[in-house]
Amino acid sequence: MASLKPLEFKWGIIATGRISGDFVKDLLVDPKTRDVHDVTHKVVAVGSRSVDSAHKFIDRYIGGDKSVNAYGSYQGVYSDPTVDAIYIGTPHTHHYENARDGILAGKHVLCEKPATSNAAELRALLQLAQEHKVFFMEALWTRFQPLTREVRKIADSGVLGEPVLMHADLAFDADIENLPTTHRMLDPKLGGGALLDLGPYPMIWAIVGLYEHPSNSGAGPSSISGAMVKTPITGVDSATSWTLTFAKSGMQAQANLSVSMVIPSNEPGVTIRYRKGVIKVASPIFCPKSFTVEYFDDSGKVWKEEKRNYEYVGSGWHFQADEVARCVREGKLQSGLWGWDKSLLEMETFDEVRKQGGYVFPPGVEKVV
Ligand SMILES: NC(=O)C1=CN([C@@H]2O[C@H](COP(=O)(O)OP(=O)(O)OC[C@H]3O[C@@H](n4cnc5c(N)ncnc54)[C@H](OP(=O)(O)O)[C@@H]3O)[C@@H](O)[C@H]2O)C=CC1
Ligand SMILES: O=C1OC[C@@H](O)[C@H](O)[C@H]1O
Repeated sequence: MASLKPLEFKWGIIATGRISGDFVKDLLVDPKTRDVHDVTHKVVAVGSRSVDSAHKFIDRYIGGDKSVNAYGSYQGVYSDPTVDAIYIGTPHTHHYENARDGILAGKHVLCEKPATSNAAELRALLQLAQEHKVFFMEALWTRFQPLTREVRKIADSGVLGEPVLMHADLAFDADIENLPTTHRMLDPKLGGGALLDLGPYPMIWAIVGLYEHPSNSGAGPSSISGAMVKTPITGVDSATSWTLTFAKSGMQAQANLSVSMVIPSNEPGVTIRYRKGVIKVASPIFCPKSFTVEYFDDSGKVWKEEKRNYEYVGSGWHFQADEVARCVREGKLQSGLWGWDKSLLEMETFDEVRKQGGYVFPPGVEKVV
């Protein structure tokens, strides 16, 4: 079989904060170390609100490479003809405008989670991506990691039967008492709180465990119910729990999901209970390194247990970059693994949980309502 010439995919980075640095470090890991031979990645442009930050970022993460274009605005990256796709690493409430501007300039987009502040903003972006024929994906990196793909394969094989009940939790102590109230985790103007920041991860596991399960036939949840604990510091949610019930399409299952930014993570982070067994995924659920499968005998006792461990060079953000490059090469506008329907389900769920929890963004935060 003729092998494809590796595609050198060219990235423009929007913002020079923490996650942009993590993502770029992974982009620069040799793809062959993860057995990827059809794509390579190159950063060709970095945009920041300050050109000095763009230069410092290039020095720190890209070895001071003088061929990388440094811009003191994001617009510089959108307009740069050498850029194939932009990666957006700004706070949540900026994603809509950054992605919109990138799409309008004809760039493919990988946008950090959560995709937007609300579902209406996301719908507007998806419409725009469709019109401009560009690829758009929320950077739900966990979905592309080898561990997640394997969990899905085992569930699909049918060996565990139908899923019935699952739990997924992501918590970490963000030391909120000592953060400035302008920090993105606390500031409602930046979409602060546990739900928008950490909620995408329990959601990805609910989507893999229940929504994507063959017995569900692609139906959304029949009900969503949630509750929030608000911190007196700024009024954003310090902890949120919500339940998704899937009972529309033959499936009869529930996902109980929780996030907190004041305590450490639970173990296991994800438990998916099937009629004939259980899958337990280790914390942290955004990048787990192991999972176990317990198989039940006819009396419901565990007769076999298997543990799988995962290791690779890099931190796990590169798998989503490979997906973007491959989708763009194939002319796709969305990924088959983390398609638009899944980001929409996530944002619609967050809208509903915020509504039930009484979390209203300050005026002007939501650009589309
Ligand atoms: N996938 C993952 O594992 C992770 C994803 N994230 C997501 O990435 C996004 C950014 O998070 P993180 O990198 O931690 O945030 P940071 O605060 O570290 O960085 C955000 C960057 O956005 C730019 N920016 C633009 N407007 C603003 C503004 N009004 N206030 C602050 N910064 C602004 C700044 O870059 P500049 O000055 O260069 O313009 C800033 O450095 C969030 O949406 C978060 O959910 C975060 C952590 C992990
Ligand atoms: O995406 C994320 O994953 C890890 C957390 O530490 C971080 O706050 C969040 O944005």
